[in-house]
Amino acid sequence: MKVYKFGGASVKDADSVKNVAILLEKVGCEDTFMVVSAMGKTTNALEEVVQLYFDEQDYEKKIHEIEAFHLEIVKELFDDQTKINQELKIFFSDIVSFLRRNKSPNYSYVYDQVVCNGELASTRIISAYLNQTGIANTWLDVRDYLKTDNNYREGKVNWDETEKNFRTIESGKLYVTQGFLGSDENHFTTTLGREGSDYTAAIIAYCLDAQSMTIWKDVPGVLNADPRYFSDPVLLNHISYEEAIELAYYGASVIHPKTMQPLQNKEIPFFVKSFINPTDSGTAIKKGAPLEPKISCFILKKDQHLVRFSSKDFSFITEDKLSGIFNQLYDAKIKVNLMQNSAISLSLCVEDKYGNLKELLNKLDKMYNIQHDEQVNLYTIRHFDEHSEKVLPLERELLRQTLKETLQIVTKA
Ligand SMILES: Nc1ncnc2c1ncn2[C@@H]1O[C@H](COP(=O)(O)OP(=O)(O)O)[C@@H](O)[C@H]1O
Ligand SMILES: N[C@@H](CC(=O)OP(=O)(O)O)C(=O)O
Repeated sequence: MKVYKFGGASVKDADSVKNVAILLEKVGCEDTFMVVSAMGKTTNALEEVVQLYFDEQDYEKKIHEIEAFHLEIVKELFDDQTKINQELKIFFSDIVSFLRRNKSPNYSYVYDQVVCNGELASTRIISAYLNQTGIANTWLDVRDYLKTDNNYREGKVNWDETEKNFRTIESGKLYVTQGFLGSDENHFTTTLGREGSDYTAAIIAYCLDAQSMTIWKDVPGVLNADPRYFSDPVLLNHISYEEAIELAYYGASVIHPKTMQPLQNKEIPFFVKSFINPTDSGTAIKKGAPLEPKISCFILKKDQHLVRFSSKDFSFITEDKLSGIFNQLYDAKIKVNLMQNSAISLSLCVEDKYGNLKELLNKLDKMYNIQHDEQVNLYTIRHFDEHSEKVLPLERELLRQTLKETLQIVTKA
């Protein structure tokens, strides 16, 4: 079986959905598992609903806007919209009734029960549209198959259960299912972390022993730099699993960092291709040389924080202090993207995804002198040489670190 993943950009409006059908006709879709994300920026909009709900503001209006966005797409896609409209109305009225009767103060639990509707709605529309155009397919609720623990917003996969469930899938057909979602042992919805649909596709590819996995993107493949921030990026034809893990880890957001591990474990070839030119070769990620062509790769992570802890009494920052700081960062789910330490100081470049860094620094302020630079950029160059650094706009350099093949520089944005 093959696994295809279509992200939000590839299904952002009616024309994009029509393009998915054309793409499937071109490249073939028998014996295929399709994993689809929410349409366009729907997940962000549903996140706003959750925030409005917890802020006790008018969340219903926002839900109606999201519903209207989907109904507008449906209007352009279907000759007879009655059935699909009814299904969508149920999804969206279910969110309203869930929030009205919810008593749980657990933000992450509520988040998952609400945000999942983006993927549920998109896959309903796409599955029905493909059937209408003669591409027969079966819609599956991925939550019946992909099992996780109850760590809402960052569900950890129960591999044994998940693999057992996917083994019941009959081969030969085309299936359409949701990325990003799973369910816990009580069948409450969980999500795998933002942008987790690539990871879903990899989990499914692993469980089905897929022959390959392809993610369809708005770029020709993996480039040596993010085209939003760097000019004239070059297409990478081949990347090894190890190199792809490194690139994703340092922030090449074209691939979710968790994606590679399941694929590498079973050596499943992974392709990143353009949904605009689907017959182009794109990038192949598989066993072999690290990078072809072998050139420097540039990664920019924006909105980072540079925090420098130094001891108040000139005592060393050793294992006990380091583990104290890291335990607190772990509990607050704050990701460290770079660390550098000396005898009496520790510098960290971190991402404040959940907005709780300030609270943590207030606690640590009693023990350390803390210097905090907000809104810094973290540049990473893999396979750097003496020329590659010249590409970066390094007006105010705050910190640099060189590993064997990787140069990282933090600058004031
Ligand atoms: N090295 C890179 N190569 C290609 N695209 C990159 C790279 N780094 C970042 N990107 C960005 O990733 C985007 C595609 O990923 P994403 O928006 O997450 O797709 P989707 O939502 O469809 O899964 C591209 O439009 C591009 O801006
Ligand atoms: N819709 C989810 C999951 C996802 O992976 O989406 P995308 O494939 O569009 O990045 C999100 O936006 O986080």
